[in-house]
Amino acid sequence: MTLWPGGPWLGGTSLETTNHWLSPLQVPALGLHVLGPAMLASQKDFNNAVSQVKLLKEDPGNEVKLKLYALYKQATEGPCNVPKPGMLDFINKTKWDAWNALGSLSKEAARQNYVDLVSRLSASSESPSPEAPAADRKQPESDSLVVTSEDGITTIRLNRPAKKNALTTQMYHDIIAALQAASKDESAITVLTGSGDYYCSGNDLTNFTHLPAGGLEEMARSAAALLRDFVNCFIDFPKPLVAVVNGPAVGISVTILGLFDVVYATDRASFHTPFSHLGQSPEGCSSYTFPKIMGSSKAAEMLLFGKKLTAQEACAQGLVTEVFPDGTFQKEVWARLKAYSKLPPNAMRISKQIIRNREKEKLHAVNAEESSVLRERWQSDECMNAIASFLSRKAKL
Ligand SMILES: CCCCCCCCCCC/C=C/C(=O)SCCNC(=O)CCNC(=O)[C@H](O)C(C)(C)COP(=O)(O)OP(=O)(O)OC[C@H]1O[C@@H](n2cnc3c(N)ncnc32)[C@H](O)[C@@H]1OP(=O)(O)O
Repeated sequence: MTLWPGGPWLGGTSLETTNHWLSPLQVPALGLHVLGPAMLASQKDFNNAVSQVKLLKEDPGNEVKLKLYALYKQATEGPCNVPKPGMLDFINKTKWDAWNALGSLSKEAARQNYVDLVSRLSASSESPSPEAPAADRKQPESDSLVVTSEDGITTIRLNRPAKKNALTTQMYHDIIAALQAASKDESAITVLTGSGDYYCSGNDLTNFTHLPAGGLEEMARSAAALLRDFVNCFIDFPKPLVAVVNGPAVGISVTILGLFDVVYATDRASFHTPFSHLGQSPEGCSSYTFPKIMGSSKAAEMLLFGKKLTAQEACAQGLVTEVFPDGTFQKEVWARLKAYSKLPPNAMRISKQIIRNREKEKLHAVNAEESSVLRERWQSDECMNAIASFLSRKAKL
């Protein structure tokens, strides 16, 4: 089987893997463009791009190589039509999954996406960041996060629709970097949203399958440190922060909503914090913000018993600002945000700071405590069994 379409580092037969615990697979999602026929690349452009790949100076990493592979197969052979490799044939199954995830994408669109991807890779290997969309912005390490700035709004989009936008370790780092850049850029408002039918399915449970040399204890330590840094960025974010909840939300993507200024949701969204089911405990300052927002007993139903709320219920309880019909959600929300983004940015910043400063210290203390409790939880049998159960497909929420 041809593995990668050319290039010294693309010719190998294996995806580098690290030390894994439980299940070793982590298949990246593909962020694809939908293009009109007039914009599609020619066969010649495609052939040039295939040659260009061989000249790339840097190894773009396994996730990108998988994308190149999948797009190449789709562009040359069409939708995946070969039998799925066996469970233990990890590498070929990963590649098959990546190709298969492209579904019925046309050969022409795949060709264009391939050409675009190679052109981005070539540009970034020649000059580090020629067209940063906003001052000090470093582009995310992977396409699982897409950051754009337009009309005074910086949008951070979770872009792993095939995995329901579950957050990989890299995505936590990229979101931290994106928030830091957005806090300094020209935009007036920052938005977090998702691609596809989900807003976010929370922490990617395969994050816990990568066991470092220091073992479980070291993994829990570094996860707690990352969690703390991640949530701190939301606590300290200085501008209006808006969640555009385009579908169901799970776990940490729900808890951090208590740190947003405004939360708009489609009526298709739901809000689920199944921490007890996972042997875990609340984070994102929700042990403090949820009782404050919705009262202690409603918060307990969510955080202790994992009660899933509909968008309307979340709105009635104050977690969501407003719910929109799914059919008009994007149009209505973005029209409103564009209008808000024209308000004087300094006034919005200062108003936010007055509100946030009242409890910033408290929020940092809560975050530190929640992260430290979770560090212990992640080493418990309850937690390990729940994750193993999900990964072996015995349990789903
Ligand atoms: C060492 C450093 C580590 C650093 C880590 C930092 C740690 C910070 C952690 C902070 C604590 C966070 C806690 C949480 O967020 S708890 C919530 C975790 N989320 C879940 O438990 C959700 C699990 N997913 C599901 O139950 C279902 O997938 C879901 C109900 C969301 C959707 O079901 P549906 O049937 O519609 O779709 P599929 O199950 O077929 O999903 C499609 C594919 O996506 C994969 N998927 C979805 N969610 C996750 C996830 N959270 N983690 C990993 N993978 C996920 C799913 O497996 C499918 O994949 P395949 O197509 O390959 O089967």
